[in-house]
Amino acid sequence: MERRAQGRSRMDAGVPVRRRREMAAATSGASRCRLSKVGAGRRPPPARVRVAVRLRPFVDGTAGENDTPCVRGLDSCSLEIANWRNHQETLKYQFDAFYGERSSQQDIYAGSVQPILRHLLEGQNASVLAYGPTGAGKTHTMLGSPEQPGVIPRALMDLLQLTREESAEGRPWALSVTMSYLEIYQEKVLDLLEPSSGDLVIREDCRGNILIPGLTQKPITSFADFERHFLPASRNRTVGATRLNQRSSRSHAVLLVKVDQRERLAPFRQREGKLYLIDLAGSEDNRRTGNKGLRLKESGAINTSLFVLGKVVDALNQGLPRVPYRDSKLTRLLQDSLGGSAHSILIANIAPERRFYLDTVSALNFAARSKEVINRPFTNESLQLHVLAPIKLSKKELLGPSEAKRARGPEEEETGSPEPPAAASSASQKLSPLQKLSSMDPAMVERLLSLDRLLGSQGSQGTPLLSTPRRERMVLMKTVEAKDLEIERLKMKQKELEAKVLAQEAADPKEKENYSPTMLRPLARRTVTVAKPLKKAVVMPLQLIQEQAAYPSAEIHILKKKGRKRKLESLDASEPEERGEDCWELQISPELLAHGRQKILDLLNEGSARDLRSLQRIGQKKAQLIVGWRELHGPFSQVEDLERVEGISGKQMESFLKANILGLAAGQRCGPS
Ligand SMILES: Nc1ncnc2c1ncn2[C@@H]1O[C@H](COP(=O)(O)OP(=O)(O)OP(=O)(O)O)[C@@H](O)[C@H]1O
Repeated sequence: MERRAQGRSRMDAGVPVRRRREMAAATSGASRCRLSKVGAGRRPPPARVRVAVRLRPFVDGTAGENDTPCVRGLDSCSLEIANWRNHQETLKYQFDAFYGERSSQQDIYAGSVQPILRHLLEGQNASVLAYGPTGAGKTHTMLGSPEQPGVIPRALMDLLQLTREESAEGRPWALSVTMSYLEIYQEKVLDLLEPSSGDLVIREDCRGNILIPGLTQKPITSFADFERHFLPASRNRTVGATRLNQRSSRSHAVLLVKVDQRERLAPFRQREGKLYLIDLAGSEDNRRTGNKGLRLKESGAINTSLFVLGKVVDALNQGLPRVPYRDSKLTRLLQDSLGGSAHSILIANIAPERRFYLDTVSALNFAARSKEVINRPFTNESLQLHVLAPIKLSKKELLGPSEAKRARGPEEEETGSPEPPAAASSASQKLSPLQKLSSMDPAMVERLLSLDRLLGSQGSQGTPLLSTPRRERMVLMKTVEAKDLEIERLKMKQKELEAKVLAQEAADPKEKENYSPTMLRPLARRTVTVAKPLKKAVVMPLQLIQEQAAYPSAEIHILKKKGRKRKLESLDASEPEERGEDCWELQISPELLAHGRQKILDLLNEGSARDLRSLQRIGQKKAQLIVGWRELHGPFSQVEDLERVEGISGKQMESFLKANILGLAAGQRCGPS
């Protein structure tokens, strides 16, 4: 009788609905769209960890006389193994691929690894992990031999060829490849290219990328280059003889290949794709390996990290809030590959011998759990900051403090890496207005980029939009013009409204009684404590202004025009009453208005929550919102930015402006009343 131990239906039963939906989307390939860091607002599409199982053949001397394999392949995706609890049954497993004992190195590479390499050229990450018990063929699969090269040499050969083709003259991107090689030995991260470096630290930047500051990176342009660095470094890897494997890997070996891309034309995007090729150390049953002393200690570290790896996979599958990545160096490094941002493939190596039976079942169970893990690969793309001809604007003019901080790049900020990206380091010297792109709304950047591409596709000769300094200047000038017009419009509106208020008050005799004709009441109602106590704005009827021509410094005037007809609503709204009414018009010198705006801006940028509360229409809550926004986004560049504060509407911003601008302007200019 057969029993499907880890078949899809049984496994799905324990998977939460949300997760199953994600898995379905992953397998159907539905709604795949590329997401870049530039458009990081959207959620990247899922990609399930692919799992392949490779069965090693009996190797010389391992087969007993009547030895028959305990595992058997059923088809290209499934296999069965005897059930040790019930000899009448077999356990069946299904994976993305199954490679039997006759499969070649090329079969595994072409079937499971080659297809993910293209993602690197899209600026996405990919990982290949060889997993399995000691002696099951992990190193053979990853490294192979000169006669039967494994995944690593084949992938490097292809990748270098691909990058050469993509980088050829006339192609839009210039590509470069670098390699690093490390091992995790007894919980220490050791640089195999520079063994004297000692234990290195693993860090994570604010985007969730895993980094190892100080790890050697060698540029490689050909396979000969690769071999020149890789072969001596491989000899640095810790191997040792155990009873089960004469050359047993005592460490997890990680080859990291980075593909950097720089766009040759504007907008000069940059992409980085990382490929991890990982040969894990094998799990070991020390009763059978006969390990003692150092080997036993090594084995303990290996088994512990593999145990944490299992816990990580389980936590991801169960959707637990805490995934124990930090519990071992291995899992910390694999954070990208399991439940992270990489296209990952796990190759579980198993051995046919009966004495490996329990290890094999355990490896198959781990592999079956791993195939439920969902990753979310995205395109790691950014804009190159320094390539455009700098326009003579000071850094301060171009970037606010927070923007400047952001432009330095998260890696630099987080890790203090000794090798900061070239773009970031030179960016601080050469700055272009387009640096602001890096802090712009991602949707806007996308639109600019597509506009640029459109211009290119329409045969626009010569330099494209974003890199043409003249056009760039024109765009900037247009923006400035638009802003000026907006300011003018607001000024006019303010004048109108102020005049309206005054006219209404003038029309109401009761109101009139309450204030002296020379005082503008609404603004004098509240004392504003900025640097100096606020003085009251003085407004005068036209006659008074004429009489008092001796006051040349008065810059706010309310002109009273007589004899104009105005329609006012009577108390009884049904009978609008038309009567002759004095009409007031406000005149403020543009200079004074600008002063008022500047004072508000200063207060918004420098004032404490308490200072801000001294402004009209700003209460405790709004003051805190303003301070919070400022901390997050940096200083306000204009008063109208207030509208960008969550909780303050455009209308509120306008009324705030009206209520404050004149008062502050007057406070600046008028002497004590
Ligand atoms: N598919 C295969 N075909 C032929 N020989 C193989 C195959 N897989 C493994 N071998 C041989 O089996 C032996 C053990 O393989 P390997 O060293 O790759 O195991 P491993 O899983 O890396 O072990 P460890 O975890 O101890 O390092 C080697 O001699 C290797 O050449």
